[in-house]
Amino acid sequence: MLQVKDVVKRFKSGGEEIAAVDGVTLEIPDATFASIVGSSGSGKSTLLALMGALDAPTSGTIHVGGVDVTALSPGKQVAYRRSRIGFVFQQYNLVPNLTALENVMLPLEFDGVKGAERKDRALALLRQVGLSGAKLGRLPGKLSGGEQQRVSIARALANGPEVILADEPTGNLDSRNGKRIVTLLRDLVVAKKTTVVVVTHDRGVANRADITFSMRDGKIVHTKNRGV
Ligand SMILES: Nc1ncnc2c1ncn2[C@@H]1O[C@H](COP(=O)(O)OP(=O)(O)OP(=O)(O)O)[C@@H](O)[C@H]1O
Repeated sequence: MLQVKDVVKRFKSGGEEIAAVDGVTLEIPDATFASIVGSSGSGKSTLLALMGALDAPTSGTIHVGGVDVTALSPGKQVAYRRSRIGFVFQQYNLVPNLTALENVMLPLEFDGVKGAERKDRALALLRQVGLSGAKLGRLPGKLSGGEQQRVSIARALANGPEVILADEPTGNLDSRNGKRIVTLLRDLVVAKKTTVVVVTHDRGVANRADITFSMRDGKIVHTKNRGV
């Protein structure tokens, strides 16, 4: 269970203070595909970053599997992110001087997976997102946005995370590859009991979620539960 309780995140910019997340309370059961929708600037990415302990809330608590991630020491937060969370960032955040294949092998290396197995597993993950052949040997800068997005999704899956937090995972994909990614994420929810939280502008993605939270001005203004 992912539980967000009374969470507020304020940013100061240019002497002004804004509440990017303004008192959000929500629950996402295990093995759920959840989506967060809302207009630009409504606080979706900020909320996702808080769920992944990439940033600390101004107030409120976030529990993942019963652990208050906002109360962990910085060192424990790193360990939490590395072992339990798979991130798909809007800007991909791939390592620019590593090839597509090496980017996916990296978290496996951190996890102590040995050479040959590491490569096999990374290749299998990349195949799952529809990438193979010469593109795997290219640096991120030599791949299209959609290809980089798929590498970042393969990387997020590498450690078999309990929770996947994905910011616009289909934002740069054509409809065929977008559908492939959503199907892949849905399959993980069913087969591996992974919890997937997707920030999206894509109605097709939101419609396939078990729960959809709509945000406006930092608040959840509507929750649609498709009865999981
Ligand atoms: N580090 C920051 N410093 C100052 N303001 C910030 C910071 N990060 C986000 N904001 C502000 O917080 C609000 C919410 O931003 P956020 O990125 O969470 O929105 P979003 O719904 O994800 O938008 P988009 O759909 O455009 O990605 C915006 O007004 C944004 O300008």
